[in-house]
Amino acid sequence: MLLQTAFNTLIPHELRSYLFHLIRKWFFKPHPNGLLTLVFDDNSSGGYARNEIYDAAEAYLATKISNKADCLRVTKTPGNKNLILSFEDNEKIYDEFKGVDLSWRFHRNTGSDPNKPTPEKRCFHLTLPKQDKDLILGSYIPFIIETVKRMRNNERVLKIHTIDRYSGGKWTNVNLKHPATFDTLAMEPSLKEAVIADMERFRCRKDFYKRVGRAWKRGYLLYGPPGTGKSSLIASMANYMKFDIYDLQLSSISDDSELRRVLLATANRSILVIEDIDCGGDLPDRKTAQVCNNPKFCFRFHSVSPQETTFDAVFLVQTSNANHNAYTRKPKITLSGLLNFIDGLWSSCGDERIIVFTTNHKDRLDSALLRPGRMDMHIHMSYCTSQGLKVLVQNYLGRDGGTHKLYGEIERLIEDAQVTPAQVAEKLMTSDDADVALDELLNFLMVKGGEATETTKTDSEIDEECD
Ligand SMILES: Nc1ncnc2c1ncn2[C@@H]1O[C@H](COP(=O)(O)OP(=O)(O)OP(=O)(O)O)[C@@H](O)[C@H]1O
Ligand SMILES: [Mg+2]
Repeated sequence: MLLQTAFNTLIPHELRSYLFHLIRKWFFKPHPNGLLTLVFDDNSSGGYARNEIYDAAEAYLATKISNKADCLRVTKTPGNKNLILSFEDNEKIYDEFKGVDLSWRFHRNTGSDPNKPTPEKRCFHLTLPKQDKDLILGSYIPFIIETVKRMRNNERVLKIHTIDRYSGGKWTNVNLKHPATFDTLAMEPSLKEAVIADMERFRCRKDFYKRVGRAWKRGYLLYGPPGTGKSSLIASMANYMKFDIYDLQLSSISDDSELRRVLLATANRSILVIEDIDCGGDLPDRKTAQVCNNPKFCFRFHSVSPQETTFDAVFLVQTSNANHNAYTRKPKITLSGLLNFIDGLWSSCGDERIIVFTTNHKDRLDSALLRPGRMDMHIHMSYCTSQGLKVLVQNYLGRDGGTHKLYGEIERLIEDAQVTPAQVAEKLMTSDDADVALDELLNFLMVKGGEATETTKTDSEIDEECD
């Protein structure tokens, strides 16, 4: 006992470990069955979906970086307090699980030809004694996934992902620091409560969706004139649910297979947003050049035979700057490709997904998009109401408007004037002085109210505003 105490006191911990390591190495054959290497690529299924284990390993191993590391990448994103450390090619990281020594190695492959940039491939190699394979796959890997889940929940920084053509059509992301919340949103209180209740119900219904045989996803269609808060509502939903946003620009997708690839690469607990999904309306002839109010894309519905109806989408490319209407067609994604993802077989690839479409013209949407069960909730974002006004005055002037002498008159005019919350917000921002800001808003409403009584807005005027 004396010797042991002396040994422990006199020999430093590091030296003791090293001595034990040497003894083990010389007297015991460490891995009687040899070593096994497991490879975790950043993408699984041939590049379709993210590899959850790779993502988890990346976050987990970042906490295991030792002082012996030779080369590390250091990044810091705005809004993130901590530095993010990641690995450089060939970096080794050691870990230990239930007495088993494990070694990880990071590999990055950017292709050998600098003139031919290929999408970067990254992977981790995990080397372990063969006899511990079951322990590592059955306990260690789930332990890493759970640990990372806990870490992320504790310090969740929301991200907004978008497709960057320069990164090989892969999603890239930045932190989402949108300040919109349901509290700051000017919206009818009953509608607001209904949306929140719907999302809450969705969140806790994992078993319900399984029982009734449906994919665990929810679709929302937001429609209304520009500036009524559709994008703000999406940000509020993301902040409320703590879900990342995947902002998909359909115009950046070349065909259905690319659409499938990018949609499969979205993570669970996320909101997929497709903004301005307006229909171009029925177009008579597929071969002729098309004109569409939305120059990005347009869905068209055409009958192959009386029994069969198909949908397709055309991408409209402006051919000359001089002629705004001259668009040529180029095959793009099909509506069925998109709908299959929302509702069809592909929809089961993922859990806890929210899909949001927005449009300024609900009437232009194809009936296939509107049919029951596809978009679970249709949310009309309307012009500013007196309830909305109350929220905006509180947001922008930091006071209850009801106590101001001009408020009654403003409240009386607000609904008839048909102004958007964005317009009201703009007037309220003209001054920090409530007298000046409310006076500005009142004058604006009187002018608008006058216009509104002279002419009710025609469709083409609304189109003009939207475009
Ligand atoms: N309902 C609202 N509540 C609070 N603020 C709003 C609301 N609607 C609009 N705003 C303000 O107006 C700005 C524009 O709103 P937003 O982008 O959400 O409108 P939108 O309906 O998405 O418009 P678009 O159809 O042009 O995309 C927001 O940044 C916000 O400040
Ligand atoms: Mg918007």
